[in-house]
Amino acid sequence: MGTMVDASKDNDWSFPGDKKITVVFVLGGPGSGKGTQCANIVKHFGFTHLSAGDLLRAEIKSGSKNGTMIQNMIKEGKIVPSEVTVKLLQKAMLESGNDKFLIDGFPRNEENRAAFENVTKIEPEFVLFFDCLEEEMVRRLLNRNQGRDDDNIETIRKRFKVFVESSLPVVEYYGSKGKVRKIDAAKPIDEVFKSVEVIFAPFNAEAI
Ligand SMILES: Nc1ncnc2c1ncn2[C@@H]1O[C@H](COP(=O)(O)OP(=O)(O)O)[C@@H](O)[C@H]1O
Ligand SMILES: Nc1ccn([C@@H]2O[C@H](COP(=O)(O)OP(=O)(O)O)[C@@H](O)[C@H]2O)c(=O)n1
Ligand SMILES: [Mg+2]
Repeated sequence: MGTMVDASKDNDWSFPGDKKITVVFVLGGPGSGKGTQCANIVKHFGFTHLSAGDLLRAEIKSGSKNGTMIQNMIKEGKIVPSEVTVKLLQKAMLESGNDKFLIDGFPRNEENRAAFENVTKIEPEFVLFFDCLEEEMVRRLLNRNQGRDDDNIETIRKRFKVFVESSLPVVEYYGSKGKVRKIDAAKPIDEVFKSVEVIFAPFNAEAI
């Protein structure tokens, strides 16, 4: 086996050389600004940004056997089975060659959380949580203009329901472990980043 990694096998996954891996989960409602702020964090703090939603959309485009299933679930605002998403994340982590990751839009439910933990044995350093009023998030999604199938008011309503029922409990779980760093995400982009920077400052100090 050596350093070869078979991502299809549970409970037998580690980085070559057993590097210390730093993972930050980036959570928040649809439109709270996760992707926008992750792009900024990457520029300043040397993390690799992995958006679970982007990986799933790429999987649809690649013509994978799961493509139609993923497409239908995204259109309905439902959460794709963890088996699929965790595999995509593992593959992207290994291919990046980095050891610091922002995992955006994941874990979105208890099943996501448990599957990632069981397979990778990685505990997040902390959870960056973008807190924003639903009204503002809806406004942003309706103006996002990325041609996404799920940025229509009907699907947006379904995504918010899933967020409240399935994703917020995951934030609460990490909150009970003292791992949530909550950000007021309703402010303008540069102001939100000022709050984010404070939280990531220790990672710059490490690099010096
Ligand atoms: N703080 C902000 N204020 C206003 N608009 C924002 C802010 N952050 C992001 N946006 C815009 O809102 C939309 C959703 O942002 P995005 O980063 O894609 O959110 P998420 O990944 O959480 O769904 C995008 O069009 C983005 O440009
Ligand atoms: N962990 C995840 C993340 C996203 N998804 C799917 O992908 C959709 C879009 O996720 P996203 O993170 O790109 O959406 P935003 O919160 O960025 O608007 C979700 O509504 C789910 O259907 C999923 O099934 N599991
Ligand atoms: Mg996003």
